[in-house]
Amino acid sequence: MKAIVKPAVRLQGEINALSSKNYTTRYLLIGALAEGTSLIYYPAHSDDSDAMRRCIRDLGAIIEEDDEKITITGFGSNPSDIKELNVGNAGAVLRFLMSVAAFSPEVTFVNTYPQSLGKRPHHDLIDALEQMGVTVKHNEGKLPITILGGQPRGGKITVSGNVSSQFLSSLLFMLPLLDEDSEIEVLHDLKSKVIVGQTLEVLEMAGIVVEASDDLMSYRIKGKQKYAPQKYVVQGDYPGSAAILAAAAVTHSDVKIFRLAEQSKQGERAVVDVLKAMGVNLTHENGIVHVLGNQQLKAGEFDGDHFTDAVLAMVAAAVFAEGTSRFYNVENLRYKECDRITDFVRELVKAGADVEETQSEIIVHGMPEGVAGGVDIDAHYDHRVIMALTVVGLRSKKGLVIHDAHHVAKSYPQYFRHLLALGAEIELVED
Ligand SMILES: O=C(O)C1=C[C@@H](OP(=O)(O)O)[C@@H](O)[C@H](O)C1
Ligand SMILES: C=C(OP(=O)(O)O)C(=O)O
Repeated sequence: MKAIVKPAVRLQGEINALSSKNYTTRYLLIGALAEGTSLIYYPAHSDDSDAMRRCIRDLGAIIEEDDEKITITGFGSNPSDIKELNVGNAGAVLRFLMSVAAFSPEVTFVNTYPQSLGKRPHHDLIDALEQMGVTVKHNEGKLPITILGGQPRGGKITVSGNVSSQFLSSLLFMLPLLDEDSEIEVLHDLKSKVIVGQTLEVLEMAGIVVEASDDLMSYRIKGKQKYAPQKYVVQGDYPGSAAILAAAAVTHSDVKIFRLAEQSKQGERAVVDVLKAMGVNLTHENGIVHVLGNQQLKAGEFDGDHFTDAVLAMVAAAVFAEGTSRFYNVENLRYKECDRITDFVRELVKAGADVEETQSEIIVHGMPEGVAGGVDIDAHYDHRVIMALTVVGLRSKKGLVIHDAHHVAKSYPQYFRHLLALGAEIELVED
């Protein structure tokens, strides 16, 4: 599908935030790792959350769903003896389930997105699993990956946090189910550290005890724990909503998004402060973010690692700010659905923006007068590139044509529908 994005005159209206992708994947997982029946209210429906549903069902979870909730009866540490799993393009789903697969004799994760997830590295988790006596066959740390598990053992485990926090989260979910006690030491830096807080939060909700150091670099985990079946309520999703907020910020607008909890542990909650720092007229009260956009933005300097999945949307806003913005500490964006620095900067420059990259930064020389547009954009299989370039298109002189825009469904299938409801002019055309 291609999205033909026309310049926007004004955005106005109210929408309900989509449900959080990262909480949905986590609640589904801990529901699967529990032995009783859990309830998950308002789960996300997107390619990634569907991938988690499909895979845990294949692994033996019993799932029923109505309009409001999922009822899930888990398999604990005894998954079915399934030979193959297809996680689609979902990095977190792959990485979380690689550890769970260690409870099965042999599971192969197939490579259905060779140009996206197929290029992403998983060595750091493979190393950690090997320390636990698990044999892993892989293609230089990439898919396809076969886990030859059976009897993983706990103990002292090290894992690098340089590339992704998902490796650490994966171990934190699985280690409590082992017979032995474990200790994890995180080596190097820990990127996307805030999201580990979401992992610890949901573990606690399921009655799992993990002792974490204040800097989140070391952990003690008792073995023989059990996940308690629980009732979970999925909150609104900040990373996806960040793109709508950016769209409202760069246009004349009066937009409200509901269901965005002020106290959320989602790092991307920071976008409210980022946009405020950029001078956007915005309030956040009672779970409602209200933007009154007037196209006046000013540049800023931001540590993007605090809001990793919303960096692209904030860069899109900065494209129209007065002055030069710098998003630093974002090197791990290179290991996502595409290289979110080089590939993204290339598309922004095509659209007429003045943007540069270094190994770990995106630098934006703002153009308050708007960009030219009038070009075709390659989505690079990346939902966040699609959302961010749509924001740029709305404030361009000639619009943008975004190819392969259906990949937006990885996290936010209703993204274009939401923008249309706010008055954006976007034509969706089958290729
Ligand atoms: O734990 C998670 O659910 C996620 C962690 C982050 O990845 P990294 O830790 O690789 O930055 C984030 O980008 C991803 O969308 C979801
Ligand atoms: C990077 C993302 O997801 P994942 O790593 O789970 O593929 C994302 O949602 O932006």
